[in-house]
Amino acid sequence: MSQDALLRFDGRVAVLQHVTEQQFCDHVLPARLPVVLKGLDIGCAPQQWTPAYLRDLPSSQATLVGVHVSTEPSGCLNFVNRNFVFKTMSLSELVARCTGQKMEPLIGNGERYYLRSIGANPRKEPSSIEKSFPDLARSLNLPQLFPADSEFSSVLRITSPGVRLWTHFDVMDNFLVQIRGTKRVQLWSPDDEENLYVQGSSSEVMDVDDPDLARYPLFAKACRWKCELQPGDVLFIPALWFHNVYTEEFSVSANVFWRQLPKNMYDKKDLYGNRDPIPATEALKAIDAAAAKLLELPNYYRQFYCKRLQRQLGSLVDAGACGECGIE
Ligand SMILES: O=C(O)CCC(=O)C(=O)O
Ligand SMILES: [Fe+2]
Repeated sequence: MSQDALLRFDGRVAVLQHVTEQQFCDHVLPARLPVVLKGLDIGCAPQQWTPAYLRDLPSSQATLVGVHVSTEPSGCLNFVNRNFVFKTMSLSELVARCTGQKMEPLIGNGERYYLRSIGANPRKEPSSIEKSFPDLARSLNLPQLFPADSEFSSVLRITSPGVRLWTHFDVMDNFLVQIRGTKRVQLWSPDDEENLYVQGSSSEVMDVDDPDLARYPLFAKACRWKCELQPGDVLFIPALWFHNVYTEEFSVSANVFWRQLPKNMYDKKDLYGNRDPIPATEALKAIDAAAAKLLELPNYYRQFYCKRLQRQLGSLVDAGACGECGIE
């Protein structure tokens, strides 16, 4: 397998069949590019987890889940403006609602639902499919292409048709495993951070298919990568890659986050895998302090020292990492 094949950018995420752990570690991981992996053994979940199976499983009636509920007509869940509320319901009810079973609305007409599972003890531990959904975990093999002790969390995601999850990045490497339904994923490299109007870990640009370029002109410069996930497909999303996910139909996915950095570099309070690593948090704080100090100087001196600081930081950036892709 050649790393060049992964690096050639044509707007489509590369697809690889039957990748072994060795190949993944030697070729895919170091390239830090998203890849769709096909032909991995993810268990019998794609065949078994029909809506009826998920809805009627006795444990689904007993398992409560916190669900994003939104009546946003476009279906775009928006973390910046929070156009959703959380409601608790059984897993059975969620599946029934997501698959169009007639039920009383919870907040209004045209509701859509999105489950992102959280820890059994949601303030203390990250999500674990094995702990919270043991019956389901038995028929799902999450890809073990990384050292077992670097696993951080596993997340169950259930979505009603027409939901779009806002563009965001996570700070852990990730396998997004598609189990039922098709998902359309768009991705942007960390090099495009400056073009994505990022607040925290989310982009302010909501409608990525018809962006408001008068408000977000730099978005036009960002290189977009695309892929479609079918049941059984696994998308490798490297840490810091922005992703936006659309589901046209009822969808069930799972994902597993794992650590690339030493454990002590991650924020201990991070249960979602999206807080900045500690050295980055400290560096950002130091920059805030540096900016406050430079403001003490009159403009003439400030300009001079700001440029020096800029150059110092710029010299840390690998000159070969970015580059024009010429697409979109
Ligand atoms: O598939 C989705 O709904 C979102 C996936 C995602 O954000 C992730 O796996 O980090
Ligand atoms: Fe994510």
